[in-house]
Amino acid sequence: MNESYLSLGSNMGDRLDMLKQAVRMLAEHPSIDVAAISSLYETEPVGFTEQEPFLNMVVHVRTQLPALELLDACQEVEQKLQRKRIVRWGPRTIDLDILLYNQDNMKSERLIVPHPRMHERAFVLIPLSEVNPSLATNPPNPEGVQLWKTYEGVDAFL
Ligand SMILES: Nc1nc2nc(S)n(CCO)c2c(=O)[nH]1
Repeated sequence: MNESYLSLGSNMGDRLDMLKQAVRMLAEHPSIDVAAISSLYETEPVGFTEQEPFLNMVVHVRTQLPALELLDACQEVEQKLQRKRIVRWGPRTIDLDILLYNQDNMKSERLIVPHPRMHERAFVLIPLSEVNPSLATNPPNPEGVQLWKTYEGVDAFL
């Protein structure tokens, strides 16, 4: 069984519903078990800053899928939720990034794990440390990440 941590974000449309639908699709995948979710955080956009705030969360999954097939599943969720990548760093209905896959280090055209920008992103590090305290670090610019809502487990969220 493989352990992976995914970062989910949305800043277009009904952000909460987008995140719920994405987690539901992951949980319904026959080879993915959603083991835990973080709280949801309202976060200031980084990178392309002239856009709406995001709702972000981190999901801990257990999966039999190899990393690239987990990536396929994440990209399928993005497509099903009509991810509109208008501007590369701009607004999106939903974004799923693989942060960690076991303790693996991999670099390919399609996937770099650990995620190359995760250590500079408080919107990733703060929810990640919630679902795995052993991964806690001092995130840069934590002021841009505000706790929005905490759910008592995956079922309470879905
Ligand atoms: N706060 C925040 N800023 C972001 N900039 C980009 S790009 N993204 C998409 C994730 O790569 C985000 C995000 O999810 N949250």
